[in-house]
Amino acid sequence: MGLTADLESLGADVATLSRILALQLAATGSPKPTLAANGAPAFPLDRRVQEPRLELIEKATDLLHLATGANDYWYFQAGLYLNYDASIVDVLNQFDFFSKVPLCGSTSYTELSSATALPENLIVRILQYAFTMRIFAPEHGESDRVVHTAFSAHMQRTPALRSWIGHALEEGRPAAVHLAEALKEFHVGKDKPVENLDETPFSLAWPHLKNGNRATFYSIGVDDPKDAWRATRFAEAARETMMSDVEGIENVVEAFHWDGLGNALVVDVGGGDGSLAAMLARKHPKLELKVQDLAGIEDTFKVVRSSDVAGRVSFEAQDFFDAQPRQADVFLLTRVLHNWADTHAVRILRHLANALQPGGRIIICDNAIPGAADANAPPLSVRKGVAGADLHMFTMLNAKERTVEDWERLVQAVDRRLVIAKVHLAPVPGAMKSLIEVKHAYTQHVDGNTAGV
Ligand SMILES: C[S@@+](CC[C@H](N)C(=O)[O-])C[C@H]1O[C@@H](n2cnc3c(N)ncnc32)[C@H](O)[C@@H]1O
Repeated sequence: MGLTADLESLGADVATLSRILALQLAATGSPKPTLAANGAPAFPLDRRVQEPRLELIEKATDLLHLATGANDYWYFQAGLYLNYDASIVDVLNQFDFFSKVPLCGSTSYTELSSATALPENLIVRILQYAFTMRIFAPEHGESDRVVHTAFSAHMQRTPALRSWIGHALEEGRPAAVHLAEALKEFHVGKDKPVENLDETPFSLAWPHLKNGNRATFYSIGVDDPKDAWRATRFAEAARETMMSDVEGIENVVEAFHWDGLGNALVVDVGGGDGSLAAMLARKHPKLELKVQDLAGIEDTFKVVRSSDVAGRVSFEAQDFFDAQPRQADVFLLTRVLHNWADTHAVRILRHLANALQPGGRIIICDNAIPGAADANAPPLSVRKGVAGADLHMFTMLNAKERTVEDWERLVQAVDRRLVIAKVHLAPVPGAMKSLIEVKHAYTQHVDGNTAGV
């Protein structure tokens, strides 16, 4: 951001970048974005498209700020829109407006009123606000009929995103409202953030447990089985978004030279339903994969069990806070450690380090955000995505996203003989996940005698 940027030069940059983006979309055979219901929901994860796109978002954000002005920003944006952008998306999702409007055609306010059992007057007012967010639109020429935009239509087509929004706005948002209160109650006067799972904004938002203790995110559905659907919904959202371009996991995991391992055992720790393990098995026929997760997750593994790679991918109930029973060539941790503050993450990693084969690797797939002073800071929207994920981790779990330096410190805290062999930063701008290869600097286990290699 240039503090001296002015209206005309930003406007000119936006025009130039829009032209470059359109040319690159044409060159890569990708459709041009449109707000119409049939508009493509995402851009290809291709550097030629993502670079101008991300720069355009940054310039357009500054332009929007200049055109808004500080006073309107604080009065309208902060004072009203921050609340009601979230509330209206929550209402549209909870009342499932997305499925009640046809993808081709329109629906009247009266029909939406009977489909949701809400007064028509409220339907109109909810949609008037949603229209300003480009979520649904009034049908051309008619004032009482509604059509989809590309944004609302995408929600109808993507149940996993409805699950993600359900989690974000029904569990995440009430917790986020308690962020300042949690800072006052648990953090003021401390040298570093507290790490206890029951001293989070979430714990302040959620009712106390039956035994009177504060709730944790992990007690959802365990303390009161009536809430188990929430945990299931969250797991579904995490699972379905795994292979999405936003995360970019498939690309970055391939940055490691799996075929160089030969016949090897890879343990996917906290591997969930096994979809990543199955993908690796398909691409690398010499690998045997074991998916370890909590016993309750085994049911979600059934798709892999009846798949073409079932012979090489199996499930094992294993709590990663217990000693690791397998001696693996690679322990893979995808989107696991960002859920855990350092003290807990060190315990998880120490069990794995103790069980590594000589020459083995722990491979961490997670965000590796640049430090504040990093000159190669990624574009605004990527920084905001990671900063938002970081605050979500803090709000729900007292956990965090880590910089490359944080990862180095964490690995050193496990054992000084563990080192980061390589960091594969997200290969395409716009993707979030990086790959961190951790190895033993010595051939023996961390608890045994060591010999330098
Ligand atoms: C965010 S999910 C990531 C799942 C998968 N690796 C992915 O990227 O989609 C975190 C995983 O850690 C698992 N998990 C949580 N606590 C665990 C524990 N104590 N032992 C083993 N797995 C655990 C969860 O069940 C879940 O599958």
